[in-house]
Amino acid sequence: MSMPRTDYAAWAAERSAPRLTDWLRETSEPDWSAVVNHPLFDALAEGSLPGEAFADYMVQDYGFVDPFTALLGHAIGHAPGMADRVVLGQFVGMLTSDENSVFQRTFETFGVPETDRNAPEYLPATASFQQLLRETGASESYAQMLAVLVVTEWLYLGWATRITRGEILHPLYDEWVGLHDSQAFQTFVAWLRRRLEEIAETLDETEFARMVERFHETVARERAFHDAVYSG
Ligand SMILES: Cc1ncc(C[n+]2csc(CCO)c2C)c(N)n1
Repeated sequence: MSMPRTDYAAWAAERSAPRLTDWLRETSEPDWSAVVNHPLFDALAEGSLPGEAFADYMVQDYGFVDPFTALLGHAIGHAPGMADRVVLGQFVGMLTSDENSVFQRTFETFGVPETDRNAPEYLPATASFQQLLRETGASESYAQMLAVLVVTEWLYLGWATRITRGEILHPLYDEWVGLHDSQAFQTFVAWLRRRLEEIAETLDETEFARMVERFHETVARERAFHDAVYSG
């Protein structure tokens, strides 16, 4: 049986500045790049994505954001101290203000019916992602929570810094991209990666293996989610 920590050590030994999160990302291929290069984000950035398709994506994504916000609450509670709680707490503040507002204005602008705003039919891919987020919150493992956060946030930074925004983009599309390529967001992702790497050093073999599994599982769920919400 392969031991993830030994596998990582072997990988690290061949590199001059090895980082655990780089190894986690590399070992998530091809799923990682499939999300970063997803056609949904090209259509969004070019402005060729119909409003209805954007609204459908945002309805499903709001179903992700709800248990995701709850997961952040678990992370704040299970963090080792105030320094982490401050960073995560500020992130929750942004998520429940600026980001929540983009969802609400998208629902208004594209005439999403009331039931679809709060109790839509979730696609199976959304439902299984929700389950993963709830399971991770219930795990009480800060390392697993960080693994999920690194994936969900770093992937979004990945596509948002890859694409080039069209010149005349719908203001809501522009705002959505802007949330994910900002300097503040880059700083947050850098912090998450560093904290996961630091916490990982304190884990025993079993906990380390679970964290790695959680990371890979989250990348697979991200790919399934984006394939389900947009087929091109
Ligand atoms: C399926 C899915 N995965 C990741 C994100 C990214 N994300 C979730 S909350 C948040 C806060 C800052 O914008 C970010 C970046 C998403 N929206 N949907």
